[in-house]
Amino acid sequence: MAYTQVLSTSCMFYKEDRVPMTSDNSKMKPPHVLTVAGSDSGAGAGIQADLKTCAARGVYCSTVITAVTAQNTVGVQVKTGMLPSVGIVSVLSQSLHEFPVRALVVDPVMVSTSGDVLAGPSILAEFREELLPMADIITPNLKEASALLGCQQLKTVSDMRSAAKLLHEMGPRYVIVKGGDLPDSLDAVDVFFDGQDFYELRSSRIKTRNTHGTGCSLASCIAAELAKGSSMLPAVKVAKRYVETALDYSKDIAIGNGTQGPFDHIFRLKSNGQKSHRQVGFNPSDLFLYAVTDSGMNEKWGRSITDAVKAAIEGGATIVQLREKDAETHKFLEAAKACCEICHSHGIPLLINDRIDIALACDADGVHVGQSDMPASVARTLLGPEKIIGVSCKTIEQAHQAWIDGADYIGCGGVYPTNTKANNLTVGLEGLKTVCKASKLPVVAIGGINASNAGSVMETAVQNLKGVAVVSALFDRECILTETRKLHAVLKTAASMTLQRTH
Ligand SMILES: Cc1ncc(COP(=O)(O)OP(=O)(O)O)c(N)n1
Ligand SMILES: Cc1ncsc1CCOP(=O)(O)O
Ligand SMILES: [Mg+2]
Repeated sequence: MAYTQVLSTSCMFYKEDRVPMTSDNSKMKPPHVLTVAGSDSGAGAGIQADLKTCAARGVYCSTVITAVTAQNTVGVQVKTGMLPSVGIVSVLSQSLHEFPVRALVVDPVMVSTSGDVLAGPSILAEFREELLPMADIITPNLKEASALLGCQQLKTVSDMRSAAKLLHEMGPRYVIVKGGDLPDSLDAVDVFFDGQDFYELRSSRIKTRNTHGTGCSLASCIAAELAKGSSMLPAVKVAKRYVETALDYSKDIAIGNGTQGPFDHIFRLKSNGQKSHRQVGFNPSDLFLYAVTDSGMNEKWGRSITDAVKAAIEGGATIVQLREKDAETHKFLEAAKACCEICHSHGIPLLINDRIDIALACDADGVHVGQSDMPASVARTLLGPEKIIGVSCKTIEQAHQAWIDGADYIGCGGVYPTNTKANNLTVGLEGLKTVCKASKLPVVAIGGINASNAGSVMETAVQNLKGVAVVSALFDRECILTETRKLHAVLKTAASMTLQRTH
């Protein structure tokens, strides 16, 4: 059995099987995480945080409890330890050798955000020698990083960079040193190191007492995203954004009396429950069959945007973008609102091309912007951390910038010549592959793609390529439903062939 696994001193996760690249949910095993963690009676951290985080991220979580703690919002009063003995760390390490796993996240829980020491120095050596070399990523906070390194307190971003590099030398493939406790910092800055490059991941510092369990939740969310098929950098960015949004949502709730309280992990399910069946947030597999509307084509065939969108969804579209270049604003907004309802009732995300104002006004799931549209960084500020942002990229540099700007995916093309977008440079399959390989974000291919060539695009099986975006092959046709079904079948065949080849 293939597993994705995440481990911290208090958590280990496994996922059974990689999620196949298909939109046919009935045949999918849900992504699965197993956490090996301590129980927090206050229910803000540990096993309880992991369960809630995974639930909020749409991932099934099962549990092994390594320690029972009695805590409340004033502090950890009695504790038996997270991985309370060298023996437990050693059993975990042996199990990991015996049952190799796909991904391992080690959250070296030693000092909680409330400052309580959760693991003694005796297990440090076991950590360094056994767990860290096996880890795909480790997620220490400032105190844990200095404990693992046996060094002085980390006080600056520059200290965090040095610590990340030294920790990387202990064996993990990636390191994120969390700077939430960094003094005198307006932003919450985390330093991510992949062995080559450093990235400073910044988010606004939310003023709240409700920060208990942020470390566990970040690690759980990284695990959940990995279980859904994400690669490491996007998983870390989604996790950071998830924690930031959850803190913001929960900043005023009052649970307990201490200086620190828990936050609400599953806020999404609540706001979602009232509005739609769709889980808020971005899932890269949504890019599988990306239908992009065109006002001119709808007019030509005498149909409304809403009818076009309904037909594409019925045929298997997994995400919809309204690209209504000629629409008058008032009419566009009305149509966008109606399409939002249709998409959400089917659990499909709706994005708006170019128009951030329309996306905000109809509460769409996000936007797609090109190189000459609103910069993605500004779009992110306007739309907030939860909305989906896609950016058109033809080059490695543009793809890198999109990642820095906080985009969720990139659209790369034209893969083939197209009549839909005037003067569009064709990058070809080779150009697509180059961008995909360099991208830290999931990619959707676009431009001249139809049922005859979509298989060749997907069978490149190049990393990060998640699907195809199509305009004319769906919407400049007599029957959108038939064409979408046809394309969906082609993509499914290509995906299962790729899956067979890679296993
Ligand atoms: C998924 C996707 N990829 C690329 C584009 C093109 O966006 P842009 O470069 O801004 O060009 P216009 O579509 O605005 O003409 C897209 N819309 N969707
Ligand atoms: C919007 C866009 N961006 C790059 S190519 C393209 C047009 C895609 O349309 P079609 O699928 O009809 O070729
Ligand atoms: Mg545009």
